[in-house]
Order: sequence, then C-alpha cells, then structure tokens
Amino acid sequence: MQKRGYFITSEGPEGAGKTTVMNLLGDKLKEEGYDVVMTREPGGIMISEKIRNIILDNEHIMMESRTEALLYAAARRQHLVEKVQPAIDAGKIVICDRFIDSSLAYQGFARGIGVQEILAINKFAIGDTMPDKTILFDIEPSVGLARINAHKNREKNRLDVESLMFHEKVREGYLSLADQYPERIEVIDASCSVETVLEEVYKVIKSQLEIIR
Ligand SMILES: Nc1ncnc2c1ncn2[C@@H]1O[C@H](COP(=O)(O)OP(=O)(O)O)[C@@H](O)[C@H]1O
Ligand SMILES: Cc1cn([C@H]2C[C@H](O)[C@@H](COP(=O)(O)OP(=O)(O)O)O2)c(=O)[nH]c1=O
Repeated sequence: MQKRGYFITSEGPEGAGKTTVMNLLGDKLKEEGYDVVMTREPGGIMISEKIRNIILDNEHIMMESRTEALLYAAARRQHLVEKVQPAIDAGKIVICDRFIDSSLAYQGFARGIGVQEILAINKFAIGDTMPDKTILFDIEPSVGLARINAHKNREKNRLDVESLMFHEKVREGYLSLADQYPERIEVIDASCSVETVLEEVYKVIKSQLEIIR
C-alpha cells in the first residue's frame, strides 16, 4: 500500500506573506521530485470558490458571524472531500493556504463566537483530518496590512476592511493556538525578507519530510 501523504497548512494575518512563501516552497519541493498539490481556503474547487465569493463580497455587510463561520466550514468540507483528502490518500504533499486555524482565530477568537464552538462545527466538517504541520506566519497586523495596501490594484475583501483591532485579535488568537498545539504549529517571524522566511519554513518542512520518508 502506498504511504499516506503529508498535509501542510499556512496561517497568519493578512499580508503575512503566506501565498508568496508557500508558492516558493511548493516550487522548491517539486524541483526535488515531491508530488505537491497547492490549494487554498476558502476555495480550491468550484463549489468552495463560489462559497468564497459569497463570504468575501463587500456588499454582504449584513452577514452574521455564525453564518460566516458555517459558510467557511461548508467550503472546508467540500474542499476536503473533493481535493485535499484524495491527494493525501494518494501519497501527495498538500500545501493549503489557510485551514481550520483561520476559523478558530478569525471566527472563534476575533469575532468572539468562542473557540470551542468553532472547533465543534469544524470537527463536524473535517472529522479527524488535521494538518500534519502548520506554519504560522507571525507579523504585526499593521505591517501585513501595509504590505497589502502598497498594492493599489489588490481588491480588499470583507475581512481585509475590518478594524486594526480586529486583526490584532486575530493575531492574538493565532498565538494562543500555537501555545495550545506546540507540536503541530510552528511560529515563524514573517517580518523578515522573503528569502529568510522561506529558508526557515523550508528547514521545518524538510526535517518533517525526512522523518516520514
Ligand atoms: N517577507 C516579505 N517582505 C516584504 N514584502 C512581502 C514579504 N512577503 C510577502 N510580501 C509582499 O506582501 C504582499 C502580501 O503577500 P502575500 O504573500 O499575498 O500575503 P498573504 O498570502 O499572507 O496575505 C505581497 O505584495 C508580497 O509581495
Ligand atoms: C479559511 C478562513 C479564512 N478567513 C478569512 C481570512 C482572510 O481575511 C479571508 C481570505 O481571504 P484571502 O484573500 O485568501 O486572504 P489571505 O490572502 O490573507 O489568505 O478569509 C476566515 O475568516 N476564516 C476562515 O476559516
């Protein structure tokens, strides 16, 4: 039987560099011969991309917090069964931009719904499939938001435009999750250069892949 693959997630505030660095990591691992699937949440497949559009649409100012949490969980479920789980079962490395910790930090912590409540609906959505390793890109939210704002043509979504206080709560939520799950969540200082952050992330992931291979 083929070995189970490896499930990596990237987490952190907006503009932390998750997409930039994880794309580079994915390319590096592919060059080394690993079979890598890059994907993202909310989205990654058609149904979940449609749910993403509903959640992030700036016109939906009336969206209530629990509705938002349930939509993220629904998008997660479909993405997991259609794309993530089959790839893991086929022995691939899956790198997913955001996963359950985003819901715990944004909806559970920053929106104030409660981490346990969000954990419960997400357990219903994902069962036992937790990431093998999560890279937390830690950064002052003001620095991350400034990086995003520097790109005038990047459209801001319904979550980007939340207050700085909201984004600070998100960061606090993430750091408390890292304390709670020290084996799984690796905190990386994302304020350094792309090259330095990539080097750190590569070291962490490569050491894990060497253990399982
Ligand atoms: N380490 C870094 N230093 C400076 N700018 C960065 C760094 N990492 C990413 N950026 C830039 O910041 C912006 C947001 O990066 P991105 O990877 O999209 O972040 P995220 O996916 O975490 O929201 C992009 O314009 C990117 O080029
Ligand atoms: C997956 C997930 C994302 N989000 C938020 C985080 C982001 O603000 C937004 C996704 O937008 P996106 O543009 O993908 O953000 P980023 O580039 O920073 O990853 O959705 C949640 O609030 N809960 C979740 O469970």
